[in-house]
Amino acid sequence: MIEGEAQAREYVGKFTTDEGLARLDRLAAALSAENESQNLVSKASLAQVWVRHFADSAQLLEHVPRETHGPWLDLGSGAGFPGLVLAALRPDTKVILIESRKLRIDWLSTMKAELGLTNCVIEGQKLQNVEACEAGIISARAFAPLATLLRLSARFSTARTHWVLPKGRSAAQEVRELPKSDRQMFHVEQSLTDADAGIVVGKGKVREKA
Ligand SMILES: C[S@@+](CC[C@H](N)C(=O)[O-])C[C@H]1O[C@@H](n2cnc3c(N)ncnc32)[C@H](O)[C@@H]1O
Repeated sequence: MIEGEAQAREYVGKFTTDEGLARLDRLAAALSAENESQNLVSKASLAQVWVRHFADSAQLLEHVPRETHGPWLDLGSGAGFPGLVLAALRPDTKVILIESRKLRIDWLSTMKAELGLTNCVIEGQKLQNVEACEAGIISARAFAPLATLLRLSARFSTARTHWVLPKGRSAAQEVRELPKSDRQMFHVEQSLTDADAGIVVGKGKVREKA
């Protein structure tokens, strides 16, 4: 388990260079300033930004291959977790952040420019209105109940799509409640940042109707 800010920063460092870590330091400072005017993340989590947001996002890289077929889609990116962090850690992967709220779209656009993330695309609209594409990876943290999330994003999935869905304490229960055809595609991995949390991991095409 990753405990403490220093350990979390060291863990994230496994996936990037000193320059990448410096980018995330800039993101941490900007997040703290922006959180004064919009509620991007809980105030308590700012004191543990490396554990709660950066390492929590980076750990998804443990569950996906280096090469994927198609872009990484992050649904309901909010303040940029996990999508913005992953775009910073994988400059060679196209990462599409889908977010519908205006202030958050503005924040993501500003940070994309400030961090120089040319691999990052911001789809500032509801997921339901985003033009379908074949995703290599789909992630979503605190976006929607698992069954709803799968139905809403099914049209972006193919047999080669990897799913990495941080789900907190409800991960195993949400997988158990899926229709059988979906259930067999997914399993739960332990989160490295929270002993009580799980990450729903899977691969394959989900049907639009259960
Ligand atoms: C609880 S927040 C989580 C944000 C971020 N993923 C995180 O874990 O910090 C959910 C986000 O999803 C966005 N959202 C909700 N429904 C959406 C939809 N249908 N299309 C796009 N974004 C949506 C909300 O605006 C919000 O920013």
